[in-house]
Amino acid sequence: MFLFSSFSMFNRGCFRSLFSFEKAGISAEKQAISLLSKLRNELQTDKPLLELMDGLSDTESWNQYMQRQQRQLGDQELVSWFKSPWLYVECYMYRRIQEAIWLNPPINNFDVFNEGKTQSFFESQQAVMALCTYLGDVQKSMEKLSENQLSEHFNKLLQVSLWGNKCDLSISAGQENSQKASPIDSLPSLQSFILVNDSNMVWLTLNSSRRPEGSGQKTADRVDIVLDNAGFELVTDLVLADFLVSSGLARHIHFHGKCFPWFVSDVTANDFQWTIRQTMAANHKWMSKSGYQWQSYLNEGIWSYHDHPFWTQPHEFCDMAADAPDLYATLQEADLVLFKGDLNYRKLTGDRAWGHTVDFCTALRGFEPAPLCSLRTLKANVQVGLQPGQGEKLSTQDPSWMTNGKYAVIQFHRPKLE
Ligand SMILES: O=P(O)(O)OC[C@H]1O[C@](O)(CO)[C@@H](O)[C@@H]1O
Ligand SMILES: [Mn+2]
Repeated sequence: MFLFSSFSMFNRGCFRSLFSFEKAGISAEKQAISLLSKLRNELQTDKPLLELMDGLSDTESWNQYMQRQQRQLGDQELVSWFKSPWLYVECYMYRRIQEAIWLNPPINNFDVFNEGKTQSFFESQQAVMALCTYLGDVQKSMEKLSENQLSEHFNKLLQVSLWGNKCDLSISAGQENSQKASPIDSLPSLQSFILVNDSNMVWLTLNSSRRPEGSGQKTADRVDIVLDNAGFELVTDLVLADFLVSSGLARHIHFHGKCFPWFVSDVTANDFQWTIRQTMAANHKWMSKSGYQWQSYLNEGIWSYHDHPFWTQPHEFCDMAADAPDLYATLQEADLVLFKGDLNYRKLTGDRAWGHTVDFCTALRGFEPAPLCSLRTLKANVQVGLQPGQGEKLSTQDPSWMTNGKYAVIQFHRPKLE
């Protein structure tokens, strides 16, 4: 169902935006649209998946992954839309959309989801202003804050970043999904919807990162944030990252985004830069101040943006060490890795039908490059690390608790060998 709604949303946005191109692009547009219609038909009629033909740097790896899926399925039937794991085919759909666009210059760099992402940012302006004002107030008094006050602000901004994940566009099939209320004021009423809250472990990790014995240094050298959605969620991540740096809890932040438009609203390099430019240009003192601060963090190398093709592949993260060892090694350098959002949670846990009381650590199946924390609102049928009876109780109270985006987790794991 999600595949269909995402796809028709995409088509609406795509038709509208593509036709604003110059005449030279018209045949490219028609060609891209015909590839997309073909894709939709393949999907709706459970056709076998096709190898990618676009010769991009990740094409071979996608085609190999399809063979891997085929080996798992056996010789009796072909890998197809309804017979293969949802995680795989859903990722494959976004890669095929990319292929349809990429094969058709001059529109080959067109972001078919751009309109929805920018709209979600603009519709959240009030909330963004409230959040930047809160950050400005905290920063004004930063020097005087006690340890407890600092940890309170940290918890609030971590939770704002958590709930920012409610605002993705794929769950709403691209319909309006922005943040209207003041994000800080909303937190108390959301508290009881956090099913697992390991934020104290995150706090302890930041305060006791791999600093040399006896150095007295209290700063994590590097926090990595594996981003999810553009729009309001990205702003909440930037605000959290700003707080980590300006409070001295972290020295460097590495942001990880996507190489091409992905799951409708995920952050690309273009979205990242655009969001900071828009924040700088805002006609609001605290918002624009934040934007300038973020740009200067980037200029000074305190913040950096990275995209690795692995993030736009279908692999579960337990495959990362073998299939993207360079990325795994990069994450190993971090003192803490924050994974934003639902899709990252599905990849962390392999999107399996785990029992709800299975340990988060078990579900990670050896993926432990560094202390890590998932900040995720629940939108898919996988949830581990709950208390005995907690899942059953939720199923009685709210049968769609795993997919309606009302619940969330802050789930932490520390590597055993640290
Ligand atoms: O942006 P997020 O939080 O990763 O959510 C994306 C989720 O949306 C869906 O596409 C639909 O709910 C899920 O398949 C996916 O996990
Ligand atoms: Mn997303």
